[in-house]
Amino acid sequence: MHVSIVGSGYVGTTVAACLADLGHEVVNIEIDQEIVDTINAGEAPIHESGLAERIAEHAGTNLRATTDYAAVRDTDVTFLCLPTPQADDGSLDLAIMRAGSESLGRALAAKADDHLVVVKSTVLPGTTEDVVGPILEDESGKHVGDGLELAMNPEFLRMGTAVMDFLEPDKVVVGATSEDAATTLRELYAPILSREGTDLVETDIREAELIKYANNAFLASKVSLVNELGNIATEYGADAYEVLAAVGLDDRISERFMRSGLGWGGSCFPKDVDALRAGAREQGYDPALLDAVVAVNDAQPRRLVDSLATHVDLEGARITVLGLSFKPGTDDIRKSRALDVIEYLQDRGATVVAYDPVAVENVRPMYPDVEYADSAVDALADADGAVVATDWPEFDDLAFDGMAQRVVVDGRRIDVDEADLDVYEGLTW
Ligand SMILES: NC(=O)C1=CN([C@@H]2O[C@H](COP(=O)(O)OP(=O)(O)OC[C@H]3O[C@@H](n4cnc5c(N)ncnc54)[C@H](O)[C@@H]3O)[C@@H](O)[C@H]2O)C=CC1
Ligand SMILES: O=C(O)[C@H]1O[C@H](OP(=O)(O)OP(=O)(O)OC[C@H]2O[C@@H](n3ccc(=O)[nH]c3=O)[C@H](O)[C@@H]2O)[C@H](O)[C@@H](O)[C@@H]1O
Repeated sequence: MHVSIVGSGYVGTTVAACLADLGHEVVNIEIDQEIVDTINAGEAPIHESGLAERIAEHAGTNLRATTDYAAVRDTDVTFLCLPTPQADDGSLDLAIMRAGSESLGRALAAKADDHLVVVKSTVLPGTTEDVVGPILEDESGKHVGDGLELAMNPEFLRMGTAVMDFLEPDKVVVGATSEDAATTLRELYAPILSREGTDLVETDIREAELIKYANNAFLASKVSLVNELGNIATEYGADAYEVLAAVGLDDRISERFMRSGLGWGGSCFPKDVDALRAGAREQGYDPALLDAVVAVNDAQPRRLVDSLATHVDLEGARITVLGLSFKPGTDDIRKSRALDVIEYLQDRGATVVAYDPVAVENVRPMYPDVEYADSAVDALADADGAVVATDWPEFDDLAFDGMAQRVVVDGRRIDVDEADLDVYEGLTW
């Protein structure tokens, strides 16, 4: 199938490379010329396992990128993978989605035969049919249901495992109002749907839009609950990880997403939970539980710094921050909890030295007054204390003997030989 993908970021690039790998003809429409050039050179513009080899294999044959929207005319289906960021008040900002839809509609005006537009970006219920659809109709002169089909196919990939999450998902959600649209997506996803363990969910467009937010809100709520339980466990001197490991044996709860600590960050949980809260309020409902989910999450970085402050006078102290990315396996620092920790430490007068295996260059311009080390051991040298903000595997079994004071407060539960330390404290255990 001939597929175009508007927006070549974490999702668009991953989807493009994987669909090309499945045998489709794929073109990425992307405004950032550097990304376009990188893909056409057969290289990956982002750090994701399994992505670079797929781009190298397919670029120039059945995968290419361009800044020219006219390329959509040579395709049958277009996926919109554009950013849907947070507005200042936390609500969903659709400005980019509107702009991309206008450009897409204008390009489709000159296309004679039918075309399917699939929203893959995370958008609130009603957006696809009440915002994207009308813009496409106005700009293309076509009508939904007559030459122009609409669908919504949310994405559930995670940073760091994006390629495998896309190729081996537990579900493919197709929201469509026409059988033609659903049929096209079933055909496009056939190789993925044929694997054991992947369910096809076919529903209307509004339900597909809400499934995505509900999925993220549920996961964020689960992490905030385990963090609340971890905070309580700490007060009782109990080990939350032992408690939650037992609780996770209940198959209604499961052992996954039970790691209490600094909480959730990333490019989506924060923005999607806030967008859902703002959207709910706009619809006249007060999301009290989701408000509490956010409040618990937002309190964790300060709890970590407060815990360190009970052992180290932070004024003038040299403090190591281990980990900057929002989670291991990615260089993405969007809404990383480590950034809050840095700010709280600096507010308390500490000098921060930070290390991360892949994310330092993304943080350096944002915090020029932080020192950046080339290794964890270098970052720990002469430090008066250290915090763990991201549980990179290389932080397990670290040597802490270069520290001036061997005090470590762990926000993520790495493997540590506590005998090596004067103080080792877990944020939630
Ligand atoms: N990052 C993730 O792990 C996931 C993100 N999502 C959702 O997917 C959507 C995209 O997210 P990401 O890929 O992370 O965003 P991103 O910011 O990584 O990539 C978006 C890309 O779109 C490009 N772009 C912006 N305006 C454009 C325009 N008018 N025309 C063409 N290209 C344009 C940007 O240059 C950028 O390369 C969002 O709605 C997000 O919530 C869903 C699942 C996972
Ligand atoms: O919409 C999105 O962008 C994506 O958001 C999340 O994926 P991602 O943000 O990449 O990362 P997760 O692995 O879900 O972790 C999210 C945050 O929760 C934290 N977390 C996760 C699990 C856990 O047990 N404890 C915990 O604190 C992580 O450190 C991270 O900050 C969802 O898992 C994806 O399904 C979704 O597609």
